[in-house]
Amino acid sequence: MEYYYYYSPLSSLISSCSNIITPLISPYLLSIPILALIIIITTTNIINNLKLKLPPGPKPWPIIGNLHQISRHLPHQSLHKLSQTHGPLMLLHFGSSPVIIASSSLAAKHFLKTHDHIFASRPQTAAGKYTTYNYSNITWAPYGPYWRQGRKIYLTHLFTPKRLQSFHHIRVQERHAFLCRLLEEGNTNSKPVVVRQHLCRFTLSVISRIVLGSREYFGGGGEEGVVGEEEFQEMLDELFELNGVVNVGDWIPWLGFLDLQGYVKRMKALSKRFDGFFEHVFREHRERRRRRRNDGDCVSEDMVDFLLDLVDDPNSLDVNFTYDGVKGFTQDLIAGGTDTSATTVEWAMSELLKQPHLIAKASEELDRVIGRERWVEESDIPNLPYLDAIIKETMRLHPVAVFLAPHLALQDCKVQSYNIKKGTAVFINTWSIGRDPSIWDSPEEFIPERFIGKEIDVRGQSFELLPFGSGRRMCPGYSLGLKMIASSLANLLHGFNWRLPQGVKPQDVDMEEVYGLATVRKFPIVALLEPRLPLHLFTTTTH
Ligand code: HEM
Repeated sequence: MEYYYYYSPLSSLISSCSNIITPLISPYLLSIPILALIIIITTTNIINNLKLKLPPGPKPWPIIGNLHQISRHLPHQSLHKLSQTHGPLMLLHFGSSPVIIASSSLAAKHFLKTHDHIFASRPQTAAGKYTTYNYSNITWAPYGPYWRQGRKIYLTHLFTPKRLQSFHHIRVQERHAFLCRLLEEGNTNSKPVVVRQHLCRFTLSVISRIVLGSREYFGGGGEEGVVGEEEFQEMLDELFELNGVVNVGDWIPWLGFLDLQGYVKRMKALSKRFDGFFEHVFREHRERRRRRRNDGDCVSEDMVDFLLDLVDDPNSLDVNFTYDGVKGFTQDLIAGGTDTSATTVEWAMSELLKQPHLIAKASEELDRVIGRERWVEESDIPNLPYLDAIIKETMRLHPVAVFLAPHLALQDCKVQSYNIKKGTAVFINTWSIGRDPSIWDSPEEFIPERFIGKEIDVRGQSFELLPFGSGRRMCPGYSLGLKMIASSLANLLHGFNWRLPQGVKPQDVDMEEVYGLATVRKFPIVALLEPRLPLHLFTTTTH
């Protein structure tokens, strides 16, 4: 049996017209005839979309969406509000594409566990096409042999505990340099420091040494493909923004060629910049590898070396792997590992600075377990339950990915009595799940104690807390991410006393977000610091 549901046709028509037209107003649309044509075509499309086929289910699907409604600057918050009225499973239509928004832990469990094999693909978007070498990375690759092979490379070669341990000295050295830089800037000038700047430099240094073998690639200068650190950070920010945007052409394909919001143009320009950078990195790697081979040394040193070895030996793999694949993977590794960890630690520091008694509690734990004569090591982390609770609470209230990367139904499927069609995109709203009052007491408040003595984990087994997702597409870099977050946050709290700048009250700290693939603070947190540990610890070089 088929149900038909008409969603307030007249008001919807009027509002949808204005809603869809508004984002079209861009510098590219100054031509009145084109605008008129678009209005006619758009109106026709809306009329067609008014009559929507509903799948049989216990109650009519709340079909509420249009593209503009969710493309406002904070879609996770708008959709959170809508889900409070319409329920945790909503079917929307972005243009002609069906999209499901799942806002409860139960719904997340259905998509990521019970029916994981069906929802394991990704929608094809302009971001995947233009910024990741035509879906050659892992994040945007559709489910299939190429993705499976890539995932295996990640899990069995790049992220094994042994491999991660072999990079331990890099994390220690870069963390020490990061803490010394903070002291130098904050203590010498007695001025507030912009915590994010330091965190991003730290995470980029670690990841670039692990993946590229060196941080010298960010030396700047005139050589082709060489970029400065700030420029590279800006490229990463642009990558995150463009991978998170609601691009009209993705959902209304026949409007794609117009690139009404100008995103595709930006994606192509960004891709060119990354490509120049990777070409430079690969040139240097090839040259170094040639020299090493001449010396009879065949050991790959960093992740790029390892990936280039795979391209050079096609028999080692079942599915064709090209230089574009190496570029896509390298980009995945750098982007996945930098902003994500830095953003989480910045949110944690922001929440803690608003409640200094929580900093005191964390410091008390650090003094008791570590003492004041040394830094916190990664091996200490399991002995710091309050620190662990702070990290979980931060990930609950401020998940970096407020929506998991979109999933796509590979075939028709029934979820919680609703029929879902093949090709439907699924967005899991982790931001909303983290604020669900049926799971969390006082959900808007930052209370790390709620996790003490609880079994809730962040590694994809507890569906009420999914900062890394779960199932087949779960983040493969989670253990590296957790190591960087825990050890940097622990040492920020252990190494320094922190307070807000003069005259700034806790209630003045603005917690506004900027939506993107990683949802960051609108205003970077700034704070005053002074050393808590003896000064010689800031100078002694580490192993
Ligand atoms: C705080 C740190 C991190 C967070 C919060 C995070 C979060 C996520 C999330 C939410 C997803 C999507 C899961 C889904 O689609 O269901 C994801 C996927 C991914 N992450 Fe991470 N991540 C982090 C660190 C890292 C690191 C360090 C790397 C690599 C160096 C990495 C590489 C990736 C890749 C390649 C994917 C795509 C997986 C796939 O589609 O199969 N991430 N991450």
